[in-house]
Amino acid sequence: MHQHQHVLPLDKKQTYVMVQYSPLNSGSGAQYDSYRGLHQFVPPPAIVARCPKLTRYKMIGLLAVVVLSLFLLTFMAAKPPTMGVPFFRGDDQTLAGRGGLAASPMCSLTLPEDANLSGGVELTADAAPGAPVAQSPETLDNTGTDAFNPGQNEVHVYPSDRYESDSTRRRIKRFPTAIVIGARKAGTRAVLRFVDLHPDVVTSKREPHFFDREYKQGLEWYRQQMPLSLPSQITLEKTPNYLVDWEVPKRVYNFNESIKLILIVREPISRAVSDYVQLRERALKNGRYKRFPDFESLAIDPSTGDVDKSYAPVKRSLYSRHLERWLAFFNMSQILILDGDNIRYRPWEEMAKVEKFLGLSHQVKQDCFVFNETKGFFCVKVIDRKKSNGATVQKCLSESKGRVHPPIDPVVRSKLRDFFHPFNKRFFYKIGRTFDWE
Ligand SMILES: Nc1ncnc2c1ncn2[C@@H]1O[C@H](COP(=O)(O)OS(=O)(=O)O)[C@@H](OP(=O)(O)O)[C@H]1O
Repeated sequence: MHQHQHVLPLDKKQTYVMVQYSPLNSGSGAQYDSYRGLHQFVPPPAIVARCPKLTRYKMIGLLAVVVLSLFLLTFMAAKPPTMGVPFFRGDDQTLAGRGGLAASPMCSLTLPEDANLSGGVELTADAAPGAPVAQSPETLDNTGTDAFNPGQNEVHVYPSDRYESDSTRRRIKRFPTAIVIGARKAGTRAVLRFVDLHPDVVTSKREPHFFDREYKQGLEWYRQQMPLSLPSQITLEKTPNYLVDWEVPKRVYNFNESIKLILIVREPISRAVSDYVQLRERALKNGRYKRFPDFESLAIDPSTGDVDKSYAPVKRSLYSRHLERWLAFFNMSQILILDGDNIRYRPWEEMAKVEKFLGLSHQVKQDCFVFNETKGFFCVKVIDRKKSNGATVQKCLSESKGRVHPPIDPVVRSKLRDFFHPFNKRFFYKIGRTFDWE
């Protein structure tokens, strides 16, 4: 068959391709490229003349620009958090932070799919706070399973996740942006559990004790103690011993001088008794004592008949002393003071203060709580996602929270009241508010 040869310019670099075609096939169509040894679509000379610049390389270049732009846009949309520096997103109303958990408009509490609810108490979705409820509440102590923690089963941590967007739903461990520093037995666990209900908050399950006991382990160890979080979530931890340890304020300051601190205080005598009850329980459990001394015999120095201020449960209630050491490093504006007694009776009021202090949206409202008559404390309502009807279960703190206190000799009580009075006054002066503490 008779054939013609044409040379057609195909790109800017003047690469010429020899195209063979027969007169019968002189229009556009698939033809043999002798240069590349391939059959390819070659437009007729007329088309090439009209679109001389639309070459294969140009197309590839254009595609690359589009892909690069899309990548840059995605990258800029993601907010890379800064390690160790407060990272607040209080304006974020999205509830996607719980790994896609559905949010109830009245209270955004939903259990993760794998939460073990056996023995939980089923409530109707609209059970009124304060209404009597059934027994056997689930417990949520630091020793138990943290059914609220959405990331508890996630084990993969990708260093590059710091640069991922929320939509990837990947989580990493981040330093806390706020620490509950105490006081011991003032309601620190309740506060941490309740604030953990907020979709933009994650909390450490255990007390890390980094700044007091584990400081030598280094910062990376500390970070590893934290739960996984999304860039939009803030991390909180609580270690009540931080309040009373002399070395801790300076260490925390060196870690992050703009960190937010939360101090929960409780009426000093009942806090001291609670402290005593815990120490007694532990000592009896350990078998160190067959009969543990009374609170009175420990709080009062038998040689003088005065309050023994070296007795740890008494010493830990000297809030002014402890706060002063923290104020040597931090401004009062960095420290939120919460009323531990009010956490027991109106927890939602204290939660609103926490949310405001942390720059969070107001989520943990009164309808998240239900009073448990048996326990004598507020528990939280969470939606049981295993049920489709929006039924809720209540989750209470463990039995170690809310122990029965022994009656205190009125004479000793009076001595303690007089003893604490000047310290309380000083504390009120420092914080610019008073408490109704006898
Ligand atoms: N909702 C709810 N449920 C249970 N307990 C509650 C609650 N709100 C406050 N409290 C009070 O918390 C007290 C324990 O305080 P802490 O969690 O700070 O104790 S600890 O320092 O972590 O051991 C604990 O002290 P005791 O009553 O002396 O045991 C409780 O009074």
